[in-house]
Amino acid sequence: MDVRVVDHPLAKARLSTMRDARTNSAAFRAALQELTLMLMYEATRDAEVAVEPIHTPVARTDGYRLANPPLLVPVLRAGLGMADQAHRLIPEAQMGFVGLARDETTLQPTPYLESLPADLSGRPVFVLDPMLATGGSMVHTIRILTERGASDVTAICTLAAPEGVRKLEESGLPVRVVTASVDERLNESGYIVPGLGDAGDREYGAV
Ligand SMILES: O=P(O)(O)OC[C@H]1O[C@H](OP(=O)(O)OP(=O)(O)O)[C@H](O)[C@@H]1O
Ligand SMILES: O=c1cc[nH]c(=O)[nH]1
Ligand SMILES: [Mg+2]
Repeated sequence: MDVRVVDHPLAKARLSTMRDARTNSAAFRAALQELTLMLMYEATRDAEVAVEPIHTPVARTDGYRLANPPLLVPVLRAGLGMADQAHRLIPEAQMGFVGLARDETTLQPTPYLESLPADLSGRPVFVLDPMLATGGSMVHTIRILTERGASDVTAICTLAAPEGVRKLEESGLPVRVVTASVDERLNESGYIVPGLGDAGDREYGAV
């Protein structure tokens, strides 16, 4: 499985702002949006382009656009903080939604929302979730997508744990990961260490 770690200095700086326990919700959301821009930029580096002639005020030249606009899938709640920024970067993308809450005792994802196109065959899909921890939520989401025919899935995660990366790899699902960091480990409560805490709570407040 392809795991791309975006370690650009600006990505590291935004991630540090998100990690810092002193960062308030507004600054956390702003840093997440800026980091999402960088991760999406890197994740679309090899996207297929269509070429068509355009006219500048001076001459005719080749113009480019995405040949196959993707589906963006934020995983609620925390992934919602990445959705607008990714959509601004790819305005022609469609958006679907998955809602999951991890049971903090069993660490299993509990689904509560699924709003996706029925047929995803031939369509690139970008799943937006800041956190890949045990990997349970991401595996659940990608299974839903592959059941609809998706075969080209990219997980955009600001942070990943080695355990989650391993679980995705062992799942055999057609996915690659783009992240700003693969951290050290999970702690006994299933939180990424050093991590940044609960991403959804830091964006929107504790539930
Ligand atoms: O890899 P996993 O162990 O499954 O954990 C990762 C999941 O946990 C967080 O969501 P959470 O369940 O806290 O929901 P929230 O976004 O509403 O806070 C995060 O945004 C992922 O979806
Ligand atoms: O560290 C973690 C693990 C799961 N979900 C989070 O929001 N943070
Ligand atoms: Mg949460």
